Amino acid sequence: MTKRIPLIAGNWKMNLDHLQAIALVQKLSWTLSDAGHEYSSAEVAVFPPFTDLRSVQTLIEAEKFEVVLGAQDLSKHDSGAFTGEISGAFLSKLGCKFVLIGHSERRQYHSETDETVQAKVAAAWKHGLVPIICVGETLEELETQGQAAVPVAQTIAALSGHETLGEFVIAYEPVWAIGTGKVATPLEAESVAKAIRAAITENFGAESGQSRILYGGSVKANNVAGFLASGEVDGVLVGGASLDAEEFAGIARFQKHIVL
Ligand SMILES: O=C[C@H](O)COP(=O)(O)O
Repeated sequence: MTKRIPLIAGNWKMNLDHLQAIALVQKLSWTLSDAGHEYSSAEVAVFPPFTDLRSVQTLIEAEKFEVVLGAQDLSKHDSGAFTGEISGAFLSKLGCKFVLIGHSERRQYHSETDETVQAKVAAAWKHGLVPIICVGETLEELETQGQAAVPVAQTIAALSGHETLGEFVIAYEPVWAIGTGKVATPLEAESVAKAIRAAITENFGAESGQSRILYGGSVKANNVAGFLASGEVDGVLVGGASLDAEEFAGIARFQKHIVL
């Protein structure tokens, strides 16, 4: 019997400097602790900008907070003359567990392709990080190809070409639902998650098919329950609402074990 522990992930995007970052993590940890949050029942991770990671790591270690740290991106290269790039090795050393890869904002504004994503997934595994592979369709793709085709294809592309697969998480984020206030319905999220899981199982085996699949796109404390109620969605990737400690803690409150 496999348990998929829900993951509540907060992607801060390009918000908050390192001082604001430590204030938010402190408030979040206190709020979760006051609410009796059980981290073994729902992992809570934050993804601050690169410049905040060291300060947040120091705070988490000093205060023994159970909030987990992740990065928003990494380089496909290990080290060397790649100005502006950040190696997965540096992120591991800073205590990051997760790294977001292929977020639609990276695909859209930084021309990241499926090949880039695949190479970054390999780099994450090489440096002991768990990639959270972001997939999702634009409004145009939704209208022309339906909801599952693009996220399924992006998932297969990201996981293909590796000798063996390490641990990974898939975050299904319809691009039309990010930061827009438009939300996929729980049934839609469930059905796409199901299609992604079936494709992973078919292409990469039953064990990989047990990986966690998250939903993201305008998730708030008042709509998260619907997504987590389905047995297919194992957590959420939250943008805007993760910048507010109480709102994000409110999202994490909807924790549960999913027993398969
Ligand atoms: O990474 C998070 C997603 O882009 C969702 O952002 P949002 O919750 O602000 O819509």
